[in-house]
Amino acid sequence: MSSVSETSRTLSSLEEMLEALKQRDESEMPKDCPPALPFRPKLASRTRPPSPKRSMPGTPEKRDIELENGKREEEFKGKLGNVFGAKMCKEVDSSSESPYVNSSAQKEYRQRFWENDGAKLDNKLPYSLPKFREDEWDDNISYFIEKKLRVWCHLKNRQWEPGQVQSTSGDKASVLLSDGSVVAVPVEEFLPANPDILQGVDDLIQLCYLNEPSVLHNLQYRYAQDRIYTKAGPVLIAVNPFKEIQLYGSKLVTAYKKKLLDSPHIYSIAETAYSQMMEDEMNQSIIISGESGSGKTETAKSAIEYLVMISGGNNHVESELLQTSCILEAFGNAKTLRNNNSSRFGRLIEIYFSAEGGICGANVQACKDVY
Ligand SMILES: Nc1ncnc2c1ncn2[C@@H]1O[C@H](COP(=O)(O)OP(=O)(O)OP(=O)(O)O)[C@@H](O)[C@H]1O
Repeated sequence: MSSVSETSRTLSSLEEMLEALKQRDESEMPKDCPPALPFRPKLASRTRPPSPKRSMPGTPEKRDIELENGKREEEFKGKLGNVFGAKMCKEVDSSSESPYVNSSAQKEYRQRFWENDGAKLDNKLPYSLPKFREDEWDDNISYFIEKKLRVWCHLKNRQWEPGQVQSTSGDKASVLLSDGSVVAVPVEEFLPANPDILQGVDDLIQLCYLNEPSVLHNLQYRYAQDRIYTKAGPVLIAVNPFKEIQLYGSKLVTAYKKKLLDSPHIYSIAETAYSQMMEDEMNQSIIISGESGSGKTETAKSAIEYLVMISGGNNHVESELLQTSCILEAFGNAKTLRNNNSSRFGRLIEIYFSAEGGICGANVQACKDVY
């Protein structure tokens, strides 16, 4: 009996303690709450379906936006310097810091910009106006000429070809095509081709939403054919070409090593990792992810190939490292619906470098079963 009463006394004191703790927590809760986050205007995601106002060049749809003085934007077209793909944003309070929104002051400035010669006004951009980042500018032909940017132009044969705008006259522009010929193309039949402006895959996604099959097919074809790599910030995005492409080899390794090329490529990622490792003497990691069959294994092989080539020497470790792949694949790969040569395990590949930058060892670990 005594033990029971002792237990119940212990329990009740425990309960009291818990109750006291609970009350203290409740009373202290508001103090511990993190301060409310400052309000940030909601930015439109880059992968959003494009607003119906953003029309493709060449589509009959015209923008129908009233300017402050009642004139339609269309009327400004001649002075606009042949605008295409202009990004129209929501008007908000000018106190907003978002570069994606237009204050009424900005709108007024841009209207003056159009009415006058844009170049003259640009230097006098009022301090209070947030300056557009270059990729946020209205896509203006004169800007393209000045910066020598490439464009896709819709030719008479309904094919899209990359070219460079040389000059404009009226509604036409002379465009230097990649084969060296110069053609006159209506300025509405352009699409910015500079990858920094196209934002690579994101704009392809937007084109998907625009449902322009001919443009989309053509661009996808070119991306798949010529450039399987693009970048989203520091992240490299690779599209599996499902065929041999001329994007690898010792010449390209040398070009990336000597920084003659800076277009997105797995070699450029490997180069950055290698040079930062040598500079900072810190370990570097390259994480390759994607769905089954997306090309992770091939990409990893290319990265290793690059590291082996630039680290120099004919060290046997380097050739062994390259040869491990086929042995591991013989044991660990299988044919699946998505991939004829699907790795059935994840891999952690560690490569050790000497202080001089040569490969001196490697370790491959199978991480986890994949399904
Ligand atoms: N860069 C490339 N160039 C040419 N072909 C490629 C490339 N990347 C992938 N492929 C092709 O796609 C196939 C699948 O690629 P890979 O095995 O690398 O995919 P994965 O993402 O590793 O798939 P899993 O997760 O199933 O192992 C390859 O066997 C190859 O035929």
